[in-house]
Amino acid sequence: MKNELLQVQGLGKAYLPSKPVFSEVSFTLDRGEFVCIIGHSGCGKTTILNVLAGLDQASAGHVFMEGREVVGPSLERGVVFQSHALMPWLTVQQNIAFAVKSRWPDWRAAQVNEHVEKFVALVGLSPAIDKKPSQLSGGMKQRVGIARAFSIQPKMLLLDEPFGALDALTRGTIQDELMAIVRQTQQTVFMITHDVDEAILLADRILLMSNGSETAEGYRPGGMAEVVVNPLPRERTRASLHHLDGYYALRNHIVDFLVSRAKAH
Ligand SMILES: Nc1ncnc2c1ncn2[C@@H]1O[C@H](COP(=O)(O)OP(=O)(O)OP(=O)(O)O)[C@@H](O)[C@H]1O
Repeated sequence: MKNELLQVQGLGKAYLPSKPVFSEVSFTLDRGEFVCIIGHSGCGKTTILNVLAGLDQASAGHVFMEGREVVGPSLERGVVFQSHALMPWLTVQQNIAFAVKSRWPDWRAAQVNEHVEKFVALVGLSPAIDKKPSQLSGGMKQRVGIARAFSIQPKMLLLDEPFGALDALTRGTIQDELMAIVRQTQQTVFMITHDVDEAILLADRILLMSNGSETAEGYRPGGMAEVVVNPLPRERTRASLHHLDGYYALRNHIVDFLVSRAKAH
């Protein structure tokens, strides 16, 4: 109980009052935990992440972080979107320094620089520190977004399909990097992904969401169908994943959910 960072209670969102996208979504996040959420397009994953970030309001329910209700955005929660959202006129250094100065307005320039350099090095981008986003590849831009989010040392990191636009090779490398940084910093992470293997590699728990659907009894909102605890050893790597006992059972369980249960017609 004392290790809980975030509590989500009875969350619901309705754009049309008669057809809530989802309802009664409840879960908790422990400090240092990595949780992935999986579900088909439109079930409401991004909406939930935006509510956790304080960027959107739920129609029902509450989110508490350390016992205080989330009512707006905060530097305690870092967000990384699929479209890295860097400021194009600023260099890598300046993009990250901007966030660091917002977080610690009293820091002197040398302190800001040192901090920025540390996080740029963490994602392997030191040689590109003075480049602008237009001079970087998609993978590099996404690394800058990740470095920026980590640099403000938020209590929680919210990632919305951060690798969705990347090719498989780059994606794999950055997954490994992200996992190493998360283990090193003991960061709490909530991440949306469509990739079952990505969830199995990264997450301690995987939240499975179902879509809203029309049934014989009428419309049924989507919601949290199941919470799957990842039984694989935490020190896993991409290369070893499919050799681990329990990997195929876990993978099949999630894929079966997505194929036959997530979108009940
Ligand atoms: N501003 C809005 N007005 C009306 N409907 C909206 C609005 N924003 C989202 N929706 C609807 O709410 C549902 C959930 O959207 P959301 O983006 O949260 O889903 P998602 O699970 O993240 O989907 P994806 O995996 O495609 O990103 C979708 O059906 C979407 O069309």
